[in-house]
Amino acid sequence: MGKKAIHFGGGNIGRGFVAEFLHTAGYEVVFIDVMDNIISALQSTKSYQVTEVSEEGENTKTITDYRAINSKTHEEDVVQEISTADIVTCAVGPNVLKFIAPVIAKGINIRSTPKPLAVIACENMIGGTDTLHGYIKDHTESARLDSLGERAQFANSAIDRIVPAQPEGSGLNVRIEKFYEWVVEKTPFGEAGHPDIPAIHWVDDLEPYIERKLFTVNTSHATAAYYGREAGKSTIAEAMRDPQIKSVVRDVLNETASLIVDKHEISASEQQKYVETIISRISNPYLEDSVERVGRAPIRKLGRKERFIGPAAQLAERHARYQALLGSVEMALRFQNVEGDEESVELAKILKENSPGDATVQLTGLERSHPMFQSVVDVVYLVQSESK
Ligand SMILES: NC(=O)c1ccc[n+]([C@@H]2O[C@H](COP(=O)([O-])OP(=O)(O)OC[C@H]3O[C@@H](n4cnc5c(N)ncnc54)[C@H](O)[C@@H]3O)[C@@H](O)[C@H]2O)c1
Ligand SMILES: O=P(O)(O)OC[C@@H](O)[C@@H](O)[C@H](O)[C@H](O)CO
Repeated sequence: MGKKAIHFGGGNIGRGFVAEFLHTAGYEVVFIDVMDNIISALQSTKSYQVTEVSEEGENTKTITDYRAINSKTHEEDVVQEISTADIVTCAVGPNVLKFIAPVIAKGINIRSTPKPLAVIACENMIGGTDTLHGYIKDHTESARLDSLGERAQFANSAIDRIVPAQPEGSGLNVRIEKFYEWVVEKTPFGEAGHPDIPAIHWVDDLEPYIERKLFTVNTSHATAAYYGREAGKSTIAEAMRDPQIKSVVRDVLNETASLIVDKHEISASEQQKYVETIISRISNPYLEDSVERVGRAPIRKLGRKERFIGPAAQLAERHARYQALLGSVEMALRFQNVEGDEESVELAKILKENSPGDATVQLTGLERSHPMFQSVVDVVYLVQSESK
């Protein structure tokens, strides 16, 4: 029997990245989603196209050998597929991990194949697979917890490829950037070895990779999105063409670079090279990436380990500069009541109903005793005062 991958989330990164590389590695991919239109499109087609767009032109790959199941209506089918799969991946968004965990736990529970299932969450977050693992444990009977590791192995990952929302009428086809990076921990797989997926860069310690990625790519991307939206820009490329916004993005990246270089075995020149690549990637005029997509879910993005507070808090603890990051926090706080973004509505409500200190705790999870707490409270207060 061939290799089988179950992938949760048939969205942009699911179709345009994870499935592409699983397909290239020889896996049959079974997409799991809850959106009827995605599922029926995947069920009624035999292929879709992933097109890389860059200044060198376009390169199209055809993805085949997939199936699709709606977990909302066919949960038992999903359980059965997981029980015989080689790997489970997901790209559903950090807030959705808790909803996919119960069905994964059920599938793992009835496995009888000798090789454990490999589980790799492909979300923009630190410890994404650990979080999913925690929820899966919550849905595993206590008597089966000790042996869970014999049935499934869990590895964290860092995933990088810009996949904008796709233009209307694209169907399943995805237009994406050429660059990609997929880094996964190899230690959880022990002596039996990790899955054979050539696109993955396997490492012993993921922390430098995920922090470098989140605190460079996503910090700069979100900064451009929030400043860009305030300045009336509609895409990230448009925001990055504004010299003032570009200069703010550089300031923010200087701060996060100082943390990355100080904390990890990454030299200043290597980080500088990485920064230049990222600036050029997010400025890519061939990608129509909206400020609303990149700014989506502002409460998640303001979280304690996330792209702004995460590096700023660590810089504050090292008595280093984090002023530019505070500016991004301020702009993120202004991402309120954006159409289609529930968190932006919730953000407005939290800011309206709470004192600056309470709102800071609720939004960022920062400890009141933290050295940067008061400076965030000041920014929260400033944004709250504007809406009064
Ligand atoms: N788009 C990018 O550039 C990019 C790059 C790297 C990482 N990521 C990360 O990948 C994840 C997904 O992002 P995206 O841009 O593909 O978003 P998306 O909205 O395009 O895709 C998410 C998919 O998950 C599905 N989904 C929601 N709830 C589900 C459930 N309970 N079960 C199964 N499927 C469910 C949605 O219907 C949707 O199809 C996020 O964590 C994001 O941060 C995105
Ligand atoms: O997916 P989010 O909401 O965490 O962040 C939005 C973008 O910054 C993100 O999707 C990037 O395009 C991606 O992380 C690039 O690898």
